[in-house]
Amino acid sequence: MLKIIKIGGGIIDDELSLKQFLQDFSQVEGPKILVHGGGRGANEQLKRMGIEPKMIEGRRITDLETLEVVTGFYAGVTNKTIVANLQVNKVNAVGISGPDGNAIRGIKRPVKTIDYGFVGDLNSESVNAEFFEMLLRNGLTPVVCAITYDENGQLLNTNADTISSTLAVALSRHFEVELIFCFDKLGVMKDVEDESSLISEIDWNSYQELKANQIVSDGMIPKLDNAFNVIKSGVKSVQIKHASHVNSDIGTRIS
Ligand SMILES: Nc1ncnc2c1ncn2[C@@H]1O[C@H](COP(=O)(O)OP(=O)(O)O)[C@@H](O)[C@H]1O
Ligand SMILES: CC(=O)N[C@@H](CCC(=O)OP(=O)(O)O)C(=O)O
Repeated sequence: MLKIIKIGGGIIDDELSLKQFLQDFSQVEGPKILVHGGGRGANEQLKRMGIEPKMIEGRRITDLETLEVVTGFYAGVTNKTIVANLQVNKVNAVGISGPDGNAIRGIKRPVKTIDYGFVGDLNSESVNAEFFEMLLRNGLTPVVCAITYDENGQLLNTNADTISSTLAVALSRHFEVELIFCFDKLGVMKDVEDESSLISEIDWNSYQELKANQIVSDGMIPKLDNAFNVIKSGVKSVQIKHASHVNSDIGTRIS
């Protein structure tokens, strides 16, 4: 079983949570891939530089200046900090962005009503599965950031949930895959403020109801859309859970 685990900006932003998570991740048995975002930290970094972050439907409008900042933040300091901490925890991690080993090739999002700038979309051809297989079979743990590239060598900012989902589907032709989205809530909640309201399982029909009643909103909608696409495409299991429960059953299972 290959485990693909994604962590978001809420965990990365908090030094203690990240350190604790990386210790827990190092205990995950078998082949594994860590995909990380870092959107929250990128917002802070952009603001410090006098650039106002712009998001539409959970996707960042990425002009050239923003691309330079987020590339440095995701593929640079964040990715290398995670890899270094995993090495300390005896995991032989290797940092990967899209162009490294031609790991993930995207397509610049076409301009329709909104110009997202240098944002990458992925498709079923995007992942170099043989490259990941080679790393995993040699005992290495890929740590994948949110930067991809296109056929012209243009770097592209790509949502980290999309990267983990696309990787899970592509690698499910080579491994049995379990995808786990880790963040800073227990899972999908009936009420985000109430810890006792965890929804332990969601199927397509209950998701439609939760959306209609606005129980799920914001970043949770693209996350669940990704999760349902993945489960339909041959990935064995998809869960959404708190980063501290990466090795436990507590969380939301997609069915
Ligand atoms: N029903 C819900 N249960 C849990 N989180 C929800 C729900 N509805 C909306 N959210 C929001 O979705 C966010 C998770 O999406 P996002 O910020 O994209 O995640 P990530 O931390 O992985 O980047 C949560 O922080 C929460 O504010
Ligand atoms: C195009 C796009 O939106 N890219 C994301 C990539 C980072 C990400 O996905 O981070 P989280 O998982 O922490 O949200 C962004 O720049 O915010």
